[in-house]
Amino acid sequence: MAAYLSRLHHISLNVSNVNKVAHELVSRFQFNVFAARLTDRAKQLALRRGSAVFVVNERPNEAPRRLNGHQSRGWSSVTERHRDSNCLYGAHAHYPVDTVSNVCFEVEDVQSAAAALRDRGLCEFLQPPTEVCDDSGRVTFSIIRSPVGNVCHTLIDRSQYQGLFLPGFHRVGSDSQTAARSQCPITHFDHITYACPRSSTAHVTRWYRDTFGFRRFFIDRNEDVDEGYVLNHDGIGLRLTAMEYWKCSESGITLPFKDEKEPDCKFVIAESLPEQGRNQVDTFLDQHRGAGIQHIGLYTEDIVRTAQTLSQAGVQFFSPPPAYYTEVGKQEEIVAAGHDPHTLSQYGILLDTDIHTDTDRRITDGQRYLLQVFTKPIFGEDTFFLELIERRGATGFGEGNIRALWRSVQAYMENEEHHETERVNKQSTQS
Ligand SMILES: O=C(O)C(=O)Cc1ccc(O)cc1
Ligand SMILES: [Fe+2]
Repeated sequence: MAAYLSRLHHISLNVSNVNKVAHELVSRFQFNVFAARLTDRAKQLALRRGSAVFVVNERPNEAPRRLNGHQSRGWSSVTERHRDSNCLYGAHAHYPVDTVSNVCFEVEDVQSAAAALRDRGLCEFLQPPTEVCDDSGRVTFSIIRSPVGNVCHTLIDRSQYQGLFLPGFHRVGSDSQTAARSQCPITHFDHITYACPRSSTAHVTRWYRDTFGFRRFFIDRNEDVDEGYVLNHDGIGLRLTAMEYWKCSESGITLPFKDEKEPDCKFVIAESLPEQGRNQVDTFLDQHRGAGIQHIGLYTEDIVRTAQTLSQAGVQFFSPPPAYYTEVGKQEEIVAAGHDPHTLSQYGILLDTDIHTDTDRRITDGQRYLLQVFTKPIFGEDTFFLELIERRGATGFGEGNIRALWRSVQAYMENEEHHETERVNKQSTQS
């Protein structure tokens, strides 16, 4: 049996400069640092906005060292190894660039989830079930490797924990979310998009189905079950395949029945198709040195206001060509949805009307739409970025938005690569 997930708990970033990345998330993206774990070997900061929680870890520049027996107060029944871990609740993996390394899920029972996965031989364990305690209670966690590049999943049971976040972390700051809430109503993680090498999608979807009971989410009603949603013309070479799962209740019911449970964060697999030339998925795979998390969609209840606030704080967004907002049809679509084309164009926000389908892919009722915008990359490389998404009834990803998002990123990447080639050429002529 698969290990069913209660909900997404946090997403970890492993970076070389924690303060820099945390500062960016606080000063620009309006996250609050609310908990920290600082020892002489570890720097881990937890930040949140709504229920979206990032843990930013200092990534090791070397393989894990032998431990030096450092003592922190308030710890009990935890082995020396974990007390001193430089990345508690995450894997110690050395990685050459800043990266999103772990998607941590809450489960009801780590021991039985791990036993089920081990019995089926489905996954590689980086950490067997392990208990960690402090004065506020205990948690059990285990870490498994995902089939996507360096991404791992920590499974955690914190039902016996009354503290603020996790054992080992202490409270930081006042964590007042209310002041900024109206200006930046980001509530949760909407989806996580993986960049994957060619022909790897089927393996990834199968793994998530067998491991966590994920189901396919059809992006398009004409989408082929095996092929996914393929865009392979006009310069776009992309295969998208989406999956979803349902939050399990805390009542002990472990089977996700779709109609009774709330869907949680979706997972999207982006695979590049070669026929249209090099593209943004290839750029990610090169610069990230392998498959991984390309972007995360942050759900907001008001994308215009959020984009305004973030833009004033210095966040840069990708924009589609200006003609996007004056196209016949698009303008009417924007106005009909109650938005102003000029305002959306200021921040590069895209609007798409979604044709809603049920599980049998029959069209159901009504005009539902979604609004999206991509930020420029967050780390030093052209790898990870964030997205803002506001859904008005639309649960999927609109074709028009995917095309426009793709083009807005593509123009930037090609420009960057052009500058890089020029720089290298100049260097080689000078030397
Ligand atoms: O539309 C979305 O938000 C997606 O997540 C789909 C997507 C995936 C990868 C890209 O490089 C561009 C768009
Ligand atoms: Fe996205």
